[in-house]
Amino acid sequence: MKSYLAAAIQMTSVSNLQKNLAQAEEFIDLAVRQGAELIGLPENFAFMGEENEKMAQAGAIAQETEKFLKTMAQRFQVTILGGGFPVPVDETSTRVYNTALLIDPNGQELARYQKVHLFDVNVPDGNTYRESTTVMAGKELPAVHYSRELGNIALSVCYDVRFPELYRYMAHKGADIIFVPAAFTAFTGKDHWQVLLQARAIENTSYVIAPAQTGINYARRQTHGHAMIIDPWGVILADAGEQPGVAIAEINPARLEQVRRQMPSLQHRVFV
Ligand SMILES: O=C(O)CNC(=O)[C@H](CS)NC(=O)CCC(=O)C(=O)O
Repeated sequence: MKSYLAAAIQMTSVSNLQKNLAQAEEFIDLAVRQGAELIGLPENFAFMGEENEKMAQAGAIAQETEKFLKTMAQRFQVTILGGGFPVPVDETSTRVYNTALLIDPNGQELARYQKVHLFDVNVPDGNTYRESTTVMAGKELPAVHYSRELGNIALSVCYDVRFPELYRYMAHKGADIIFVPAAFTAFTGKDHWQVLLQARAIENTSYVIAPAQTGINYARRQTHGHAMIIDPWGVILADAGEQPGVAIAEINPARLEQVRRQMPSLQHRVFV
């Protein structure tokens, strides 16, 4: 594994696929110009809007988004994580998988993950979320992609971050870098987002890369922002704040090794 720069992109995606992909392209370009080789896009980067609008376009969103990720990875010669976009379960189904896709610089698919934990929550700010009305829950544990160059990369999406057993599994499988692309609500995010991400980094002595949605996306939906990259000690290396932009930081195998030597908690596990 080498030292390199990673980027967590922060966007305000809206209910317009072309507009979102254009914004994503701008930020990928910006991240590449700053030297990033591994780049993550947030959950719902391709489309964020009313569920019925999303479902009406799901087939097109899935197709164009996958093509977009492959084109970007090849054009810029980087590895890209597309952090959660709708992919129809099958041709006849009325539901989608909330899918995260990792693409290499040749445009090849390295890993695919279907969000397991769906956000069916009445948030105390008055917003009601029922992700399961349109999304089919994935049934597989998260994918870990083994890379000698970039380190072992594991995928998760948003609400998953509240389920530590998922991340323990990734650690058990040898993960070095954990992606948590998200569209966290502003209300839960202000108290939980950073704490949960730091906990996942610290307890698994792994890097956490968390691309995020920010601002007002549509109607009353406001997202928290603070896309960030956290090191295996839990130190926040970069935080995108509240405006759309890019958080960039170094992924360093020597740091990973050092932290795992200083805090060998993964070796002291008793139950999992
Ligand atoms: O509904 C939208 O338009 C955007 N949100 C999403 O797509 C997803 C599923 S509803 N959001 C989350 O998982 C938020 C989790 C979260 O905020 C928490 O765990 O606190």
